[in-house]
Amino acid sequence: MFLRNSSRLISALPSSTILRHYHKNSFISKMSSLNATVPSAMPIDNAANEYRKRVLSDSSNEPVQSQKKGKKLKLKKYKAKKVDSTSPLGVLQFEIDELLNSENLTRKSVVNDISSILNDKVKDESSVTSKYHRVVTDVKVLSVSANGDGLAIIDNPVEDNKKQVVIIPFGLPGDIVEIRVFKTHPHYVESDLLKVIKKSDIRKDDLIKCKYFGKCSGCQYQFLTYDEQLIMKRNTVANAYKYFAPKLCKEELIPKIGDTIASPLQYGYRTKLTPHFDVPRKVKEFEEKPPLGFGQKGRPHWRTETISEGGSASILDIEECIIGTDIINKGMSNERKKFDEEFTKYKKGATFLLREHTRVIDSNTNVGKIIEEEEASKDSSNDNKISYIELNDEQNNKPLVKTCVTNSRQIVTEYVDGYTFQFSAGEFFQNNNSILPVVTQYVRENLILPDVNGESAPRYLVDCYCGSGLFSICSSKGVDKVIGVEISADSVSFAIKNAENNGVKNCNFIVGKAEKLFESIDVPNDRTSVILDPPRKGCDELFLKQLAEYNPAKIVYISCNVHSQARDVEYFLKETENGKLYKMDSLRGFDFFPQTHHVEGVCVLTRV
Ligand SMILES: C[S@@+](CC[C@H](N)C(=O)[O-])C[C@H]1O[C@@H](n2cnc3c(N)ncnc32)[C@H](O)[C@@H]1O
Repeated sequence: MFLRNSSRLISALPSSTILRHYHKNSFISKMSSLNATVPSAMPIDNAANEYRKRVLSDSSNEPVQSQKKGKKLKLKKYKAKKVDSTSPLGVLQFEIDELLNSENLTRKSVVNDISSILNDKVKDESSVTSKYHRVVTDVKVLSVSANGDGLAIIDNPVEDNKKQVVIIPFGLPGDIVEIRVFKTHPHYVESDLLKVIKKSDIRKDDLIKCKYFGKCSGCQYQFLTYDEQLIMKRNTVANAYKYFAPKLCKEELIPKIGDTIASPLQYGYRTKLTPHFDVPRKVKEFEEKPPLGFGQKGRPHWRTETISEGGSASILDIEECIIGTDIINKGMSNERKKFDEEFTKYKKGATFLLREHTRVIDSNTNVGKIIEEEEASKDSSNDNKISYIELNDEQNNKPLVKTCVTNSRQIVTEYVDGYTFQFSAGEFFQNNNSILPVVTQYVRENLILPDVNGESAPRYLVDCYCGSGLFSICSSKGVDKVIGVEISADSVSFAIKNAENNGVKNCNFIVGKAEKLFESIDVPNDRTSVILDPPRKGCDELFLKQLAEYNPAKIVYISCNVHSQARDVEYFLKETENGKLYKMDSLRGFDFFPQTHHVEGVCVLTRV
């Protein structure tokens, strides 16, 4: 989260009092404390006493009878759920603290009386809940979270001299807005954006392309210029290291964060979408078709002209997703037609897989025949026609045919950087094909080890969390041997086939947890570079310790969660014996998901 005016000033990251505070509380210093608990409302007992007094003095209330019968009033207690500190909720707590610090406030000054709300039985306007959950106007948005939500401070409606932190989806720093607060948590409240009274300088509503924008949980940034989106993402990277790598920040070990690398396509890029529907618990049989699409983000009113689009249920009925590729949208339209006829057969909610499948064909290939064969090989429950699009691959001047696959076991193909990749549609593969050549080239260039005494020496590569071999294969030229390790046996079987199909002979792949690598590694550390591309939760401590012991010459760490990446990098550099021998060469974001808040962090470490 950042204050807009300071957003362009990031070079070396500052250490701040708030960072020291986190450190003191061992948020960061111990890997074992990574499962931070969102602090519960501190005054729960006071509030409970207040509540007791209030309800027991009101003769119209049920609890009074309990008292008459001598029964002790039992109050519901708030139980904070454990959250991973690098998850969106965990990060929010850091962002809230930073905002409070900048406004000279403390957590105590924004604590909400959760107990009163939990135990509120009165249903009219005098209820404490209705005091909390109200419309507030003239709210100035102060900052934006890594999740793309605006943050602001408003007055506490029940306790004088206290404030509240409010989350405002689709609020931008500098906006003056009207909101409806609808949910209360110990240290913040959630709201819907009702009206933008005065627009922030960066708000460009005329850029919005999608009628569901502002309601759908998929995109957060369509109203920003693309340059502004890239700046936002750079700030997310900066803040991630500020929150999760405070020692590195304090010792100024983090290089100037590079500009975020743009995606060549800013719309129509997503090669995978997963629309879903819910079956409400009490419904035994559908009377009408449930909405099929993506989650709704609150109940906003600020886009009056499109407010009814997609309906008002928690899942929006979405016909087209503007960030999806053309063929994915065709597939979505097919699945929706099928769902029109078949929704009564479902007893519970389901998610539909839509995955793009691309093939380069010869100019004299009969596309109709390929499609017929594909239809014949589909699973028997799926008898609708396959959609396809014919295109020309501009780079290679060859015709392409694209289809949309819905069966998670079906094999799909993607072309990246001159290589062909196949994988099961339901397994992991990156979702934005247009940026992949840019990323694979960047990774390849940053892995290169220098010659020794002016002479070329052997070079080795280890690809941890290698999936179906994307980085292994794209970086295989110019190295003597590649070892990939990956937990999914299915992905590894594709990695082996992909290497074979691309004529790549120097790759070996291991099935297992990343640390399995160290059981049999036979390449010299001094001549080995390592790629890390773990899932959102980041690397295990056990793995990082062994990586530090192995002590490779270079590491390129790619991550879809810059917060867990920052935590891991700090742990590696500061908390492991050999990690201290490394220097962070570069750090920057890659924009895999334009229009959304997501950013992929790429960090390069060199042994010094
Ligand atoms: C973000 S994906 C990266 C895949 C690959 N690098 C690519 O770009 O296609 C993370 C991969 O890590 C794998 N994975 C998850 N936990 C793992 C573990 N403990 N050890 C090894 N691989 C793991 C997942 O199956 C997934 O393929």
